[in-house]
Amino acid sequence: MLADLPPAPHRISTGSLPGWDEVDRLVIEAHAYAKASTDGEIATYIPRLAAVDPELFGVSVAEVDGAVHTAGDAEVAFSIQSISKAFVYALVIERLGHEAVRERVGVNNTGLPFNSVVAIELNNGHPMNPMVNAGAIATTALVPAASAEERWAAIQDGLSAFAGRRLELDGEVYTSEADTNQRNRAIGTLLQAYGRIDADPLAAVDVYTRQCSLLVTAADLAVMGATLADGGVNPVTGQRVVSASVARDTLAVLASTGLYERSGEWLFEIGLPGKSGVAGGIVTVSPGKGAIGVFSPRLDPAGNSVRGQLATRFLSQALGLDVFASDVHQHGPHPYSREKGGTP
Ligand SMILES: NC(=O)CC[C@H](N)C(=O)O
Repeated sequence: MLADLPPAPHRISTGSLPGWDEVDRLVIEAHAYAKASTDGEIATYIPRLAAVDPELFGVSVAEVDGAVHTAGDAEVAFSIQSISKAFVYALVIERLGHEAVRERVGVNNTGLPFNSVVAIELNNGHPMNPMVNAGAIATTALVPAASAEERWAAIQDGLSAFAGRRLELDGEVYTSEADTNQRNRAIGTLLQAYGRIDADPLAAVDVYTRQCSLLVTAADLAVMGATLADGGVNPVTGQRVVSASVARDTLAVLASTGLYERSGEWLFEIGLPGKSGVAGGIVTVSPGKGAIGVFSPRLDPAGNSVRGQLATRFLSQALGLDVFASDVHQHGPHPYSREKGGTP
């Protein structure tokens, strides 16, 4: 097992974005490019979400030096929904550590929709990963607190620190989901039946529902993501929110699970860790460089914003962010290269 070996030394690679003007121009261009699409459907299973204007569309990029670029409706608030899972997960690893959370919640993709009960049954009650509802409810229940109210306060404070401003609850979205979330309550209770959750599962589902109802903008998402890109320090406020290793762990999980059963397709097209939510937000992180926040309510069948994906793909390519892309090394062979014998 990987965990049985002592940690090996590692180096953190760096790189930089194009200049401010170029990033600004490309954010506006990405917005114009993706606006042409009217594909997808807004989420209606949470009744309040069905009332949103489907044309809303905002794009933002936040850089690790604190610069924030915006286009369109980047300052319009919407509920964070599943994107909260990424940041609550980071807060929990920060408190409990890499190993404990890996074991309790898991890091492997289920290949099934975010609210799947079958995935829990197929895996002997293991929630599998923190980006599906089962794993997210289990993660929320792990936030160290003496009561559900204290747990909620820790989450609201923690997510606000990622955003660099106080995030408030959308009471209507919360009530609308709380009245209709029988499925999430069933998931919480099923986890309890499997002994995978210690806290009161229905109280944990309630805190989870509140965290999903926090209001953010596309610009907030960009700053929250840029905090994960910046070794855990919010580049706008300068506040350390989580450690660099926690930021790294969170991004590794997002890379394989952030867009549910379409996570493979996302990584193939965009080449970056990201997390989507059913209100239409997506955050995408480029480690060491910055993050993209997008908002547009029309979704693909897995629940991911269609325009959001298009704008993010545009920016990943135009800003050179894809972590799998490389170019030929420009400086001729290394003096110890294989042709020269491979040794000094
Ligand atoms: N995919 C999502 O954004 C889902 C979040 C939503 N609150 C739910 O639990 O159903």
